Amino acid sequence: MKEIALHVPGFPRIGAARELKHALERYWRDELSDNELEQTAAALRARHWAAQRDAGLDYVTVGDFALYDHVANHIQLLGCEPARFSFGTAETPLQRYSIMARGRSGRDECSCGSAHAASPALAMTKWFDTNYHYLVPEFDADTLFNLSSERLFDEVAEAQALGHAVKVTLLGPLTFLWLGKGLDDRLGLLDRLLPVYGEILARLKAMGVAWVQLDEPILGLDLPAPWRGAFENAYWQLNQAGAALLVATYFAPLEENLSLACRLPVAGLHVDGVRATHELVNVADWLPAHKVLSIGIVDGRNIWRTDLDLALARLAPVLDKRQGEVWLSTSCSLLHVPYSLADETQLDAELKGWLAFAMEKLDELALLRAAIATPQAPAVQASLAQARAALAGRRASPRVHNAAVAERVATLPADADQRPAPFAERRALQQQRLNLPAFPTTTIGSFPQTETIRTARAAYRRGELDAAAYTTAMRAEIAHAIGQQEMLGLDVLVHGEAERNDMVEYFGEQLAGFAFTQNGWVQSYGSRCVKPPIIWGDVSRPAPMTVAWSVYAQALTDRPVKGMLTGPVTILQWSFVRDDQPRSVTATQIALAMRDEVGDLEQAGIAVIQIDEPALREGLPLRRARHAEYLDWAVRAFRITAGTAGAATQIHTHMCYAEFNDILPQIAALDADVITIETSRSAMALLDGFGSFRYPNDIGPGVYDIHSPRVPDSREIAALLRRAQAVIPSRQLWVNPDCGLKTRGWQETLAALRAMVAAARQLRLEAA
Ligand SMILES: CN1c2c(nc(N)[nH]c2=O)NC[C@@H]1CNc1ccc(C(=O)N[C@@H](CCC(=O)N[C@@H](CCC(=O)N[C@@H](CCC(=O)O)C(=O)O)C(=O)O)C(=O)O)cc1
Ligand SMILES: N[C@@H](CCS)C(=O)O
Ligand SMILES: [Zn+2]
Repeated sequence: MKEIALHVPGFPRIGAARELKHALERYWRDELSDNELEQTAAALRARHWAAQRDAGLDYVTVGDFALYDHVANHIQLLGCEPARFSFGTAETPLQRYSIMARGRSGRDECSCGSAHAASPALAMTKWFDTNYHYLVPEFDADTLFNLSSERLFDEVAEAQALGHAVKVTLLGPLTFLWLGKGLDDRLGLLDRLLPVYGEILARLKAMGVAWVQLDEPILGLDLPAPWRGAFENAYWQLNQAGAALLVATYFAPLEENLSLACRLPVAGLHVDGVRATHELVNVADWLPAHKVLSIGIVDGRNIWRTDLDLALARLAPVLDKRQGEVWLSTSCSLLHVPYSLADETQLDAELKGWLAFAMEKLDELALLRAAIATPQAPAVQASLAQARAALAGRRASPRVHNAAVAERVATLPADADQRPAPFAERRALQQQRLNLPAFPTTTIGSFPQTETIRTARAAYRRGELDAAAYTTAMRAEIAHAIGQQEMLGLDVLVHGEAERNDMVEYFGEQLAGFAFTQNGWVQSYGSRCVKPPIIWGDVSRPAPMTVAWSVYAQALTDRPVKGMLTGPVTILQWSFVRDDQPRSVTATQIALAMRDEVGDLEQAGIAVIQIDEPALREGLPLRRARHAEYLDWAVRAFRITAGTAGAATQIHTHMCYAEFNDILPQIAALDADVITIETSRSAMALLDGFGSFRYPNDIGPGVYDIHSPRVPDSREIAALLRRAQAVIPSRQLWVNPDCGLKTRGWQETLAALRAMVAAARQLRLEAA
């Protein structure tokens, strides 16, 4: 072994030109065969492995690729596809995988010739504190595990045939069980699961795989004692199976789990050297000398160029303790950053010099190793000098600071986060103004982002459509959306967000202090990607951003049209953020910019304004001890944004994709007049928490899953609403989908909304 080996916990899978996205979507439209999809996937893997080898990494990582989601891959590998899908022998593994990810409509005829019952997709939720969503494994007391997929072994063979030294990555058994749902005693399944892991490890060893990385990010959480207690024995069993095991932790410090992680009977430990820098020396002390220590010293969660001098200084005592033998890596999988800066032709040159995407991070690893091994080499010196100059430029850049913004934050009145009246008074004034029926119906904001809309925007971007023609095209879409909503009989309308490429990027493009990329795509779920903007400087709002669109939409109808904004915490969370000031300060700056937008919408006569905060929960630090501090500033940022609204203006907020029950007091403290939440994939289970907490304001539990093409019927929706009524007083209930409809087509959207409005009418009749 070399003294310093290089690897990454995982690599982006979507492709430099989002080849996987395009292939998957063609496959779902039946334009691509199974074989063609698999060929695209294999070509991507080959390219990604070559990139790792060419950058000088000692191992390429196999097992990080997935056609939809890596947790879903494990569900198939471990043979625990939920029984509710009633899979038969006629479906191929790929068909079963697609059905688990996207659901099955009751009307679908399967290739076995019979019509199956409708099966909603697996639930999807946030991967720790990231904007990546995984498919949630479902367990029950009868769940059994079997080695049931050849995919991983085929991929290993593929990489070996290309001549690569392979390190396989798998989710560790404890993290896999932890991430699932349906059974409280998931730990009770461990004894059934471990033999299957044993079989996999033995197969990998027989194939000549030297290292298997088992990801156990739950070691960075506050784990219940039985879970902590299960690690040692589980890994003792797995360690007998064959290939050398590297347990990987990331996203958080290990804290009380540090000695446990170091003691595990495995060959190596990977730690997050960015979020847990302060633990590095401790880990180096505790980890027995014969074990490999892999240090994730390059940030896998952000896009700033690494401060190599600082990284080297942090590594120095560790290298000292480990006699120069460590592995260097990124803190976590590079899944969470864009592929490469190479295609960013329009980024400001100075700013571009401050950044490193996945490909550049591979080079940073190679440079760090060279800087340790041959510090005096002229090429190393030159590269370090160039990196230093870019960083020094960033630190000294006057562009980053805006004195007016700093002054506004510093002199913000203490009551800037207070609405002018308590909820009960506001509710009465708003009802007087809006005159809404019981169980008011609304949607979450976006309507289908059709090919026509995307083509018009692409033409506008390329300069083939001028601003006036683009505005006309988007207004036509807005008019269409308003017309359809009136026809459906919805009560509170939306303009449909046709003009927005994305709910965060759209604002990032208009706010000062933000940059946006041409190709900085990051997978969000399945084939869906986002292009997080980059916050590099103090944030301000040069001009109104949404007012003209909302005013246009409101002029088309007598019904209220919701102004639609993204909240400060979500803009912060779904952007790449500054690392040179606390997140709380950046959040307050964004809040002030969005507050100005709320004020302008209100001035323009918009009576209902929604401030989306789907990422509020996701931003929660992984460790409970840090929750209060985060929630304090995050809630205040929302309240500053909303605080300018008069009592008769109805403020909505919206949240999705997360468990909210642990932050209910803080959600209530947002004091939004109405909150709409995603609940349908969990069959309203999420709502129970709101009920027992006696959530004080109005609430719209999502009544159908917008991620699935399956159209619900009105009886199903009415049944969900009755479940909601059992825990929330009827007068507080709104009726809406789980989330925005931008990923759906118009036909299915109209059918689903028709069913939703019919269900609301049914409930009104029942209540009369
Ligand atoms: C609500 N969600 C969001 C999250 N994070 C965000 N930042 N934004 C979100 O909305 N996190 C949680 C969830 C995740 N859900 C989704 C849902 C849907 C998408 C999605 O649809 N993504 C699109 C990309 C959106 C976009 O930027 N569209 C651009 C078009 C970009 C494009 O593909 N251009 C083409 C050229 C097109 C042409 O020539 O016709 C190109 O550049 O090649 C736009 O509308 O202008 C997706 O397709 O994946 C994401 C997260
Ligand atoms: N208003 C947004 C919220 C998504 S979380 C939408 O409807 O797409
Ligand atoms: Zn949502």
